[in-house]
Amino acid sequence: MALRACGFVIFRHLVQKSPPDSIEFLLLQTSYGEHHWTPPKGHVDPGEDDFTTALRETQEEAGLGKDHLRMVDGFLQRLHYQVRGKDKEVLYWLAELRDPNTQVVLSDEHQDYRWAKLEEACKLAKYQDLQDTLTAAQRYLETQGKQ
Ligand SMILES: Nc1nc2c(ncn2[C@@H]2O[C@H](COP(=O)(O)OP(=O)(O)OP(=O)(O)OP(=O)(O)OC[C@H]3O[C@@H](n4cnc5c(=O)[nH]c(N)nc54)[C@H](O)[C@@H]3O)[C@@H](O)[C@H]2O)c(=O)[nH]1
Repeated sequence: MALRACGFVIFRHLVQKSPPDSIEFLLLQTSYGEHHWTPPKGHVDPGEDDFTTALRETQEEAGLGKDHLRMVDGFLQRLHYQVRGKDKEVLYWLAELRDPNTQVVLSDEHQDYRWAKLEEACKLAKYQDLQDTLTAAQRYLETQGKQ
């Protein structure tokens, strides 16, 4: 069976700046393996629904719970890649950190985090599919802001 993980692309709005510079994305760096950077996400437990997984993993990995976040409707990205020869699907919803000053609290799974504007976020997230996801999130937010 394919591996499956779910999480959130989390962003914060810096009020003193105007778009696109006002948007920063949260990326976490693993403390294991290649020390790669991704948004908070993790494996779906047996019997768990995807959205619950995304919330649970975000709480566990970044210390951010439902009350810290404002969900952005209509955005869901599906990534497909291979991990050690097995297909993996990753679902990312989009959410804003309500209070941009809220502290991120890491678990043992991560050694660092960064709030990064799109260009830096794409450099950290070296995978093309994750870069595309972050770019899509930025465009989605900019389009929403114009309505
Ligand atoms: N010691 C050790 N332990 C590990 C390792 N590995 C796992 N653990 C354990 O697993 C637990 C984590 O459990 P959860 O948090 O529930 O799951 P996930 O969040 O799903 O976390 P993963 O790290 O399993 O999965 P990915 O992030 O998907 O990375 C897997 C590979 O895929 C590539 N890759 C990553 N992102 C992208 C992308 O966006 N696009 C593309 N194209 N490729 C991408 C990249 O090459 C990467 O190496 C940890 O506590 C460890 O115990 C490891 O290497 N050494």
